[in-house]
Amino acid sequence: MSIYDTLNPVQQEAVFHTDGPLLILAGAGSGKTRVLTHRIAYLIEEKGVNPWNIMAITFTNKAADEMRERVDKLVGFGSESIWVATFHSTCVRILRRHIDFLGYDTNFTIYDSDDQKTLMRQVLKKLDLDPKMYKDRAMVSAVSAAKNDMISPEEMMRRAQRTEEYRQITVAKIYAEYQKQLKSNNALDFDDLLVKTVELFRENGEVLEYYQNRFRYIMVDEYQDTNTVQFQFIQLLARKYQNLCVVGDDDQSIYKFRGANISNILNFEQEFPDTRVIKLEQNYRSTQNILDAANEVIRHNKGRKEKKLWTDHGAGELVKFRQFDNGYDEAEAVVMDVLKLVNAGECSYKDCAVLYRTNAQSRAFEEACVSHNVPYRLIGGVNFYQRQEIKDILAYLKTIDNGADDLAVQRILNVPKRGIGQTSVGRVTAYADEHELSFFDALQAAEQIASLGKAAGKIRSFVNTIMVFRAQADYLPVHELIESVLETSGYLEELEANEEEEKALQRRENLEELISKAADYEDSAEAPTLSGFLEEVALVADIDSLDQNADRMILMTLHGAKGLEFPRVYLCGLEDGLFPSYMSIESDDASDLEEERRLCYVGITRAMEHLTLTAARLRTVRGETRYNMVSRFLQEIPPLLLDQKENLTYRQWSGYQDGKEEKRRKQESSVSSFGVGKAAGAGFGGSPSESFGTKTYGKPSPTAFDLPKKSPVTPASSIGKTFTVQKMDKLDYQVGDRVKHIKFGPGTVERIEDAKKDFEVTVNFDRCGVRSMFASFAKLKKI
Ligand SMILES: Nc1ncnc2c1ncn2[C@@H]1O[C@H](COP(=O)(O)OP(=O)(O)OP(=O)(O)O)[C@@H](O)[C@H]1O
Ligand SMILES: [Mg+2]
Repeated sequence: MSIYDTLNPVQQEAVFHTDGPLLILAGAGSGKTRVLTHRIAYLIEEKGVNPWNIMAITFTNKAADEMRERVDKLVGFGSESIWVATFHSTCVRILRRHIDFLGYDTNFTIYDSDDQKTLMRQVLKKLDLDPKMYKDRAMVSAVSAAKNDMISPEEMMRRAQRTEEYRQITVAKIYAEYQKQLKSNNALDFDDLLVKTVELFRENGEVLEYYQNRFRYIMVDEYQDTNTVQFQFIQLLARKYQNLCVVGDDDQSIYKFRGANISNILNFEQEFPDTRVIKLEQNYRSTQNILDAANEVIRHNKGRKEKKLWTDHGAGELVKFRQFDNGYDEAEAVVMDVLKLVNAGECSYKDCAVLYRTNAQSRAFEEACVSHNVPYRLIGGVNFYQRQEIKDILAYLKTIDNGADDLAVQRILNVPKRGIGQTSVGRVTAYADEHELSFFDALQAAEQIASLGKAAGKIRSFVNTIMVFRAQADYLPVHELIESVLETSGYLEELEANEEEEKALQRRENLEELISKAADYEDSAEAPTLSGFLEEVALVADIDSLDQNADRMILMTLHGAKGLEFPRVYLCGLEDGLFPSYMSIESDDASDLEEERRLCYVGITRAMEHLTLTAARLRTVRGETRYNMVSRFLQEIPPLLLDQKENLTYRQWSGYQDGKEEKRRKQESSVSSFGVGKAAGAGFGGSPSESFGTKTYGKPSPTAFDLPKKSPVTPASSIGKTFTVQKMDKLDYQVGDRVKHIKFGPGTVERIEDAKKDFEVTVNFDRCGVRSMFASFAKLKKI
């Protein structure tokens, strides 16, 4: 039996159609991605295509890895030379070789969204604009939208002048200045990566032809979410050979806010006139009930291509629906449900995914996981690389690697504190502007800036420190360079002196994690370099840290869940105002609500066997507590598909502690528009009669929080590569001894445990009770 026999006839047709443009349009779980991987195998094995000539574009690095892995299993050899990557990393690789044609240096820096905002604030200041009128975030979005639509600053200015609107003209000026600054920092933002590649292709026929010849077979997954500039990129590359296969589902287009352009699907056939269109109709992922629920919801969108999707998996169990008093109860119940199922041996943690609309919702789930000791992995949220200490050290590395990145240099100039203030920074900046120097070059000329006075000496010593690191960078591997930076710069010392014990510990753990990431990079890269490491870091979206093999429950936003599948899905926060969002409900543009509905469709269709929908009656968003109706999307699912039918119940309400019960009770009764009988009934166990009021959830037990030894971000591979926590060979105190801690004062040692990397010591402090800590941090003194 060949691998192609595992495909249905329509999927086979798509796999065997190798030459000429091909558009596969099909609903969720119909095997689009599977077709792509088999198609790659077929090209290599049956058509003798050189793997080197194949390019597959995926939406995330994670998806790229997975695709490579799957292809690896299908083809015996050569899969490593297939170019499987995201749009962004593809463009970086191209630009690193050729961007000098556009007047940039090939060791350019990539700015993330935080850097963009910082730069934008500088631009607004330089143009003397009121930051209240021109908000940095809004301006970054405006620039990004323009770039995604391939509108240059000049073009934006022309359009603005035609409207004669002052604000639009100002925005165009901001855009132009922002680009100018990026260029003088030798930096590109994420959108630039694509824009500059397209520019390069357009301006340099030779480069374009080289890549056209190289990528004779191009495949794009999640095509519905490509934006204009991405479409241009593909279109240019595929123009010569026309061997382009794109797969997508218009019902899963969820990135309009990033410029995703649904007309790319419609334009495809115009752009490539001989396109073969294939539709897949059998869903292999979900049960019939789950699929029906998804279809019923998406049916409410107008102007979509009607699709038939069926499965032979059988009806499966009904979709569960539960409503809770508030977000904490919701999280608590979901986590308890998972725990119960895992303990009963019905599934493992990694089979369960909690999906939500906004990152802010993750906190309650995290807390519940922590307090019940449920291992979890949070995808999205505060990205590891967005953490302060990580950004600081990366800024050091960038400065060492490429002094042209002004933002990086400014970030660390006074970190740790060197007594160099904002006034000095302003003077150096002015000097840099005047002499058209980078900020770092101006620092090097500090002695010539008379106004600096004494600060010049401090700046000199900073520059010297960087120079020493630069020399080290020539012979030290990246992870050792990081260690050196931490120690020599005084960063670690300051961290310990200023931060609270627990915070410092957490930060050190994160830094350790960065060191292990660098070591991992060195192990896996062919020719590891500092620039290479920084590049990899810049491209890693958080979704990429999702390691399917680790047994942890998954917490992620709906956007992050695209393309993935899980046996059990909890789709949470199904409330009008949260999902769909207020913005989309109140928007004049009906398509905003439709985009939310597509997101709901994406969420439902991630589930293979079990789907649970949850909602809270009270939800606190950004400090404001609101009383929300059950999501209209939930109401679009026919009751017969839900386990609670018309008798949907929620927990009995027992009042509030703030004396506003009456008012809220009244509001509460208005929820019955959903046909919800206000019966008693409850959580997943369905135990009736439980009744309670709002709870205040304090910080979970300190040991669970304070001791991240089972930290979800520390992979086993980091053990042995650590340096910050140096295990003491022996402790000069033992259980029962009285010891003193610099912050917590005197206490009695209750327990000492060997925690591999370090000793974990539990002390009962006279002033603040029991705390556990790592011995090497705690620096306890016997008294
Ligand atoms: N012919 C088939 N036989 C058995 N299993 C299949 C077949 N086709 C697809 N599958 C399985 O169905 C599931 C969904 O497939 P896949 O992820 O490729 O769908 P998709 O169309 O890309 O979904 P999405 O729209 O969510 O990205 C996978 O587990 C896949 O292995
Ligand atoms: Mg897919």
